[in-house]
Amino acid sequence: MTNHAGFAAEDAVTGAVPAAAQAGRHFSPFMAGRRGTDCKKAAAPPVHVDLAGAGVTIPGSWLDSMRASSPRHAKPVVGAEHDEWMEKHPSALAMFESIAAAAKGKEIVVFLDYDGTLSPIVADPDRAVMTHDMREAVRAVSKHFPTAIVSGRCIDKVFDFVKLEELYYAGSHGMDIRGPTAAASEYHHSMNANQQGGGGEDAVVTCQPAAEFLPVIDEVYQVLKGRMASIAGALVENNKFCLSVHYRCVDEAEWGALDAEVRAVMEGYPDLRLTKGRKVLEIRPVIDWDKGSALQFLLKSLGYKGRNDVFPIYIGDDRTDEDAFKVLRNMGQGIGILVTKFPKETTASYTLREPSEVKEFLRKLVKPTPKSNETKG
Ligand SMILES: O=P(O)(O)OC[C@H]1O[C@H](O[C@H]2O[C@H](CO)[C@@H](O)[C@H](O)[C@H]2O)[C@H](O)[C@@H](O)[C@@H]1O
Repeated sequence: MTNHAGFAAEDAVTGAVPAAAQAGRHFSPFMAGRRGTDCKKAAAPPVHVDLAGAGVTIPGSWLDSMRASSPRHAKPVVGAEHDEWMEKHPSALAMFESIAAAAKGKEIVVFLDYDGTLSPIVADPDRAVMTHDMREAVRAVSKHFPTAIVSGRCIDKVFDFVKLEELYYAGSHGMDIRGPTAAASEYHHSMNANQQGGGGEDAVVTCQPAAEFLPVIDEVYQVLKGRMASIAGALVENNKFCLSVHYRCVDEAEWGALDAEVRAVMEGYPDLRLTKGRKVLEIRPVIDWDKGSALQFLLKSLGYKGRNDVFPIYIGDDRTDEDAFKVLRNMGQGIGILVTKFPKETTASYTLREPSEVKEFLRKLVKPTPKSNETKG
């Protein structure tokens, strides 16, 4: 079995060196020409947050969790512990034949997270492009199976990256669902459109369970942009029904201040909650809806509710994807695949190490399997 490295490099950025080691470029949403790919400690005045005055307490677990993915603090999982984890969550490539056997006679539905799954993690969220080959692999899969992108990003942004009209998109962590705008497969016609909210003219299915939160999300976006202006490297991303506060490019010494600022703002908005992704704090409405709900909604919309001949495959790399893995685990149908190079707590059954392995897995899904009993004549 491959001997992977430990947690230490979990959030290492593809093609970028660690922030502290870089020079020459700045990463700040408030500087003209921000579009650099790499992070750098920008020379900004230190942020002083009067925690007592703001009435904010930072639960140790939050800051600890922010630090947990930092190379400086992470504890590598190696040796027997690592091997044990890999036995519980084997490679989906190595186990492909048994996955194919489990899916035999069932209708596969594919759910794909975007960042860290179809595109490598990079310092600048606006540059998280997917490769042409990956796009072609996803396109090929969507020709055979209903395929959905399930992302924390807003739909428009993730569509700009993926550029495939034939897919379903669940943006804003599943709070904005849209069916394909092109009738690319026979499946699209069999949809039992369970419609909520609005949608594009050609959209088959739409769902926006957090529509009423749009004004408050916009308001908090403006407030947070202002608050983050003094924290070098911080970036607030508007994902329509949720917000992301990125700290990948913030000096670790400032993480506590950033966390406190975000929490101070949140205190005024009890209808919003905070979750954590990969070097990002995510703000979203307090509604009972997540990527797992989106997966259930799409399965139902596709007419698979209550059927046992469906085999959903969900591939994702982030904590928010765990909600979908849990749904599959509870359904006892299909599989969750976590994209990770390192052992992590997960409900997923299988793993893939990185987007290039995701691509390989997707290609295998549509490749005709050679007949195992065939003898050479
Ligand atoms: O559900 P996802 O599609 O995985 O979206 C989750 C977040 O992904 C993006 O942030 C992450 O990727 C960035 C680009 O590689 C990286 O710079 C950042 O540190 C990661 O957290 C996206 O920008 C967020 O808005 C999403 O919430």
